[in-house]
Amino acid sequence: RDVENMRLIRSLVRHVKYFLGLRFDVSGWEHLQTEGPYVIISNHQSSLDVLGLMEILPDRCTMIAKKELIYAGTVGLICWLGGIVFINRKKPNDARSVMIDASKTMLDDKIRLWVFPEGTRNQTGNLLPFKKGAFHLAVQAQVPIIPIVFSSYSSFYLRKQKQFNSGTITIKILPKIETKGLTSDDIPSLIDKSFHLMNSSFLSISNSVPHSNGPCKH
Ligand SMILES: CCCCCCCC/C=C\CCCCCCCC(=O)SCCNC(=O)CCNC(=O)[C@H](O)C(C)(C)COP(=O)(O)OP(=O)(O)OC[C@H]1O[C@@H](n2cnc3c(N)ncnc32)[C@H](O)[C@@H]1OP(=O)(O)O
Ligand SMILES: CCCCCCCCCCCCCC(=O)OC[C@@H](O)COP(=O)(O)O
Repeated sequence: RDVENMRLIRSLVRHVKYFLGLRFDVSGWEHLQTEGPYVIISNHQSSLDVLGLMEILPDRCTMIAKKELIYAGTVGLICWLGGIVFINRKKPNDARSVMIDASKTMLDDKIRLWVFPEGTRNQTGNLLPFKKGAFHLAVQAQVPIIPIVFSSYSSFYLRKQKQFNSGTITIKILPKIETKGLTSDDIPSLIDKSFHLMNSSFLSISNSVPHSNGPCKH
């Protein structure tokens, strides 16, 4: 169990896109060129997010995930080996204390953490209101937040209709938001700012891309 295992996991998962006929169009790489620990926040539409995540995952970065994933067979084992921090969403007090510990570990071990602040998968067409843990994490560790947005999958993937076509996913890495000097009092405004930045990026990249490249052959 070590965050360094994410290098191997990343290189393996990066091949999956070819089987699914998916392409990634990434902008803002320069914003990930930040030294030391930081918190990445991104929107969460489905398990497909793992592909986009692995496409751009920086070194020494692991994720916060719901603890149910440990029981998901091989995927659970891979998550465990990659040092994923598991939280129990049914016990918010426990989840909070795990995240408070994580704010120390990330500094001690120079680890970056990826959090899905919506807290659950969402395909409603707008982002869900953000949970607060990711922002407490960044403020407690006094590290920057890097917001990342994945464009809507709705043009090629309709879960209810069981439709899956090939397509292009736009990933936009936004400039980092500094938290140096902020305290817990600043968290509501930090959340507000992050939410509006990400939601407007989400809407703009989701409308502007012509997605479906035709039906997938598989
Ligand atoms: C061929 C195939 C190969 C396959 C290979 C596969 C490889 C796979 C590898 C890798 C895959 C990785 C995949 C990962 C994907 C995982 C995705 C998920 O699981 S998403 C679900 C879990 N994520 C979250 O839920 C977000 C984090 N959640 C939070 O941050 C929440 O805030 C949480 C749980 C900590 C608490 O949630 P609350 O429901 O209680 O709501 P709140 O409003 O946020 O907080 C309530 C009060 O607690 C305070 N609070 C929250 N966090 C705090 C903290 N850290 N310190 C102090 N106070 C805190 C807040 O300020 C608030 O208080 P006031 O209202 O302000 O008075
Ligand atoms: C359609 C083929 C997909 C191929 C993708 C291969 C990678 C699979 C890795 C699975 C990791 C799943 C992580 C995930 O997305 O968990 C769901 C929770 O976060 C949110 O849970 P919920 O919506 O609150 O139940």
